[in-house]
Amino acid sequence: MVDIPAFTPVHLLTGFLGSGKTTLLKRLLADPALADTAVLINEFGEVGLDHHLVERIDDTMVLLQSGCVCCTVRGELSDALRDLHSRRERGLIPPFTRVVIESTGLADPFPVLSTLKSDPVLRHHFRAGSVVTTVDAVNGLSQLDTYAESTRQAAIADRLVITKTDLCEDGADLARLLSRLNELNPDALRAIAGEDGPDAEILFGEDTARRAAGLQSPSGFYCDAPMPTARADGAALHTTISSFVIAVDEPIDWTGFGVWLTMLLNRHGSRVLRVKGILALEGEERPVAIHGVQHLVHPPVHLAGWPSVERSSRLVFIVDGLDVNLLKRSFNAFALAGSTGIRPQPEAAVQTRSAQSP
Ligand SMILES: Nc1nc2c(ncn2[C@@H]2O[C@H](COP(=O)(O)OP(=O)(O)OP(=O)(O)O)[C@@H](O)[C@H]2O)c(=O)[nH]1
Repeated sequence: MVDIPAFTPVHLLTGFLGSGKTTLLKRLLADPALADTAVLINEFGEVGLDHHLVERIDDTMVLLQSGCVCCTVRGELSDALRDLHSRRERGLIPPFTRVVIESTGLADPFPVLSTLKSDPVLRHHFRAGSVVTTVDAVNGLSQLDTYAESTRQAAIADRLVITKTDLCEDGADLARLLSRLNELNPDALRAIAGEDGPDAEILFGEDTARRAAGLQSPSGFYCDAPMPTARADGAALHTTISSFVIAVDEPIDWTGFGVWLTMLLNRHGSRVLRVKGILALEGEERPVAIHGVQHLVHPPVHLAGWPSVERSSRLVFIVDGLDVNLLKRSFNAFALAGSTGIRPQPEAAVQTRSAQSP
């Protein structure tokens, strides 16, 4: 029999665009330590829950092998939390004892946390838990320097998880990042993301487990106050950032697409905060997922199948100060022109650095 706490802790998994939140969550969702957890995410498709799935409760909610309930947030976060609470009260879902929210990469963590404090219903049933922030070892330093959202996410963290250290060629860059994080948030516990860790218990478990593991107790985490204390004020949120989707019905030529993306990132990589998508390639049965973060393009991944009935290519861009129409025109001119039937090969992640025009 699960004891439902009087105030259910709500943990926040945040981190700048493409910093590895979903990758971390995907690994954690298999961990039995996350049983009795309700996880709120933006889209099931992104995490690829098929291997963990036990039962689909409805369009927005699934039950996973680990025992946790996973829900997508459509609309307001407060509505999603109220819905979870109400279903738990009525015995419609397993009685979760903690909530983990994966925020979007541009989310300011403060409003998310203050929702718990200010909402007239939620404040009686939930409390703020830990804030876990992923920081990309390759792009993290420039993101902290440029984007207030990134600074806020790191400054408010109780746990800083450094991702992509395997792609860091220069140890000095990593040392600079760690030193910057230390200035911003000296109290947070740091962990390097890898196949084996950090585990769910360390990130979202109870404090006794952490103390037993000999870990320090970061300020703001164990206190009774419903909201962690902010440690740094960022500048106003950026207004030059925009996002858009390129959707294409006909199969895409991989070579043309590769040339276009490489040239785009060579020229404008620092302004392409995030590109991710699923591509239907000429001559390929299976879709290919691509991920890019500024100048870094991760190796393309062949997926086992399409996540939904939709079979067309979709590319989501989040850009800072780039002319969207120009970008779309160059996509039409380069990526959709010609076909050589060459397929993407798994290879090392590519960083584009020279300056050529798309
Ligand atoms: N080499 C390497 N790649 C990583 C690591 N963590 C994440 N990635 C890759 O980085 C890309 C982006 O990772 P995601 O987990 O989607 O990042 P995210 O923070 O959820 O992205 P958004 O939700 O779009 O902000 C993917 O291609 C991942 O495979 C890591 O530690 N090492």
